[in-house]
Amino acid sequence: MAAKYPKIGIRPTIDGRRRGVRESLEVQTMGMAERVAQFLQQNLKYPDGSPVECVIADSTIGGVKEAANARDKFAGANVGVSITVTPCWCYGSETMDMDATIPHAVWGFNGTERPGAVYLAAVLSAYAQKGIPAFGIYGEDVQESDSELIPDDVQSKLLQFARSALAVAIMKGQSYLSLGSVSMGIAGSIVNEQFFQDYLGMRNEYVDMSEFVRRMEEGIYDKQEFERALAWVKENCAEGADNNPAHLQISREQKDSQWETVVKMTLIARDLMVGNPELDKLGFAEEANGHNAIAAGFQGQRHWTDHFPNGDFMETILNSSFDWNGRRAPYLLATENDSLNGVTMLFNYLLTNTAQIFADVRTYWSPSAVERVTGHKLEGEAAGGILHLINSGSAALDGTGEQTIDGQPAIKPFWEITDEEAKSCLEKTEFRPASQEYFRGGGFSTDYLTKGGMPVTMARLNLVKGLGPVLQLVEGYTVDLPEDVHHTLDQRTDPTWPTTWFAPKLTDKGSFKSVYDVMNNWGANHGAISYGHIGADLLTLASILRIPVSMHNVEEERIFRPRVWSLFGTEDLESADYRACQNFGPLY
Ligand SMILES: C[C@H](O)[C@@H](O)[C@@H](O)C(=O)CO
Ligand SMILES: [Mn+2]
Repeated sequence: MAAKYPKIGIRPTIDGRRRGVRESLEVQTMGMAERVAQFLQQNLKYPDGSPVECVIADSTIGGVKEAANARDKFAGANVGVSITVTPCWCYGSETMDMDATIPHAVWGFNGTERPGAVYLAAVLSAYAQKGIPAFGIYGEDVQESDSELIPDDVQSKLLQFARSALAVAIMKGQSYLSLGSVSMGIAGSIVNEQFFQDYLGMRNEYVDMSEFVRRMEEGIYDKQEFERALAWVKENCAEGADNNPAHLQISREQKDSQWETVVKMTLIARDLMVGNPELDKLGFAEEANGHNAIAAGFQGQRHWTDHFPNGDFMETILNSSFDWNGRRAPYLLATENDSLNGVTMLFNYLLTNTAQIFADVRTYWSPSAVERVTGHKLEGEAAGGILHLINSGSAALDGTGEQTIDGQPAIKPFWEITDEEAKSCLEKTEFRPASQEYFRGGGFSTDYLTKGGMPVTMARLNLVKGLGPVLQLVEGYTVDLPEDVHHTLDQRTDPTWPTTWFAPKLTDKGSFKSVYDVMNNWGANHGAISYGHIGADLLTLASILRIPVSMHNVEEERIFRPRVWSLFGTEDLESADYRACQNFGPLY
């Protein structure tokens, strides 16, 4: 399977002088390349769970001919990321990888018998001068010249770069599929093709929502899978209480028929995204291909939901790490076709291989407002106030927090989730008849409460006319509230929707002086929430894509950007990031 994913190309560069120097360095230099390849293959996985693959140049690279040989080898091997390693002085612009469309890093061994760091500085200056930003990796402590260790600080930089660079390489050439168009005037669903093309190397595909009707009425889905899926849903997806006023409640027969519709919608949306060979057997070869979509969005409101069951069940199941087919990679599907939140989910997902929570950033609850309304004094992580993250009906089931790592609530890649954990996510979820006032066509909204105590990161991509894309991110924790307090706050909004209580990590700077400041500076109505404190990786990823970051609460020592960023200033990193991104412009 891994054949479809881009590989990491490793380039051992060397001092080209024969009759002594080069010969003395061959083993050490190639050894560095082999050890880096092995390290990355052991520590990184593709979205399907298979180990990341590396390709090493056939020989060390002492000059331009050998650089060209490596380029040719990489070109035939689907290499999308380049890492150069060396223990010694080499000739900067003669040995560098000049492909401006892929991410680059250079590890210069910190030794002094031979000056790897001098090459590192020299080649990074060549990258700067030629306008190809590259990451510099320089271990803090001098190593012995025969050391085969990759020091901890070098390891963590290699991983941070490689995770982000692979994310960039994996999304390139894929599509974002809009199912429908603009939802209720939400700007994120006004898809901006230039952004996708220039910044992500992606294309945009569009399908009208009437395609769901055609496929349902003409039977363009796998009927056997549908029967299996429906039986699984009846067994595993509990229908929760109907919260509609009596005069708006629909009949049992209508609900049963809506269950069939929402299951069919789920199959159809997935087939539209990635295709399905079964459709070919039914005589629908064109439909069997799908749209090569690595992410999609469903407009839903209102042209669909005013008449048909809403997309909540479909969005929840596709975004989750399991369904009637067992555990599998999530299919990223943004609510309200908010393509910018969909892209943020894609960033988070490719960095972690975990399911994402899509949510409205609905309410800032100050400590005093919570106390006034419930009598409860917020404490612990929540002492400074909380944000109510709640989607209008859907979120990945993994967002319940029912999986664990070392006994703590977590969201894991699908291959690490146990059957019991998947079951537990389902047991903690109810699918409640949709609020008819909002959703005239009915459907079922996913209702759960996220467990507290999970480190999470919420991010959001915004578009600004004249400036382009800007990323925002905030690391924090999910929090538990006493049951009655949650209930009182939840009842003030729509209690049939999934809730995550979120407490940002506060600092004494900028947008992180208070929880209110976080809410007040957020760029749009949605956020994409990932398990883990992944802010540093997001900063690295954004810098590769030349997307500036306007607010983040990542500690300075975790920030890793291309070396040339420091030439735009080292005092105020936020402004320097804007200048660097603007200077280099979009990657494609
Ligand atoms: C039901 C409402 O229309 C919601 O969908 C609305 O609050 C949103 O989610 C806006 O993003
Ligand atoms: Mn919304």
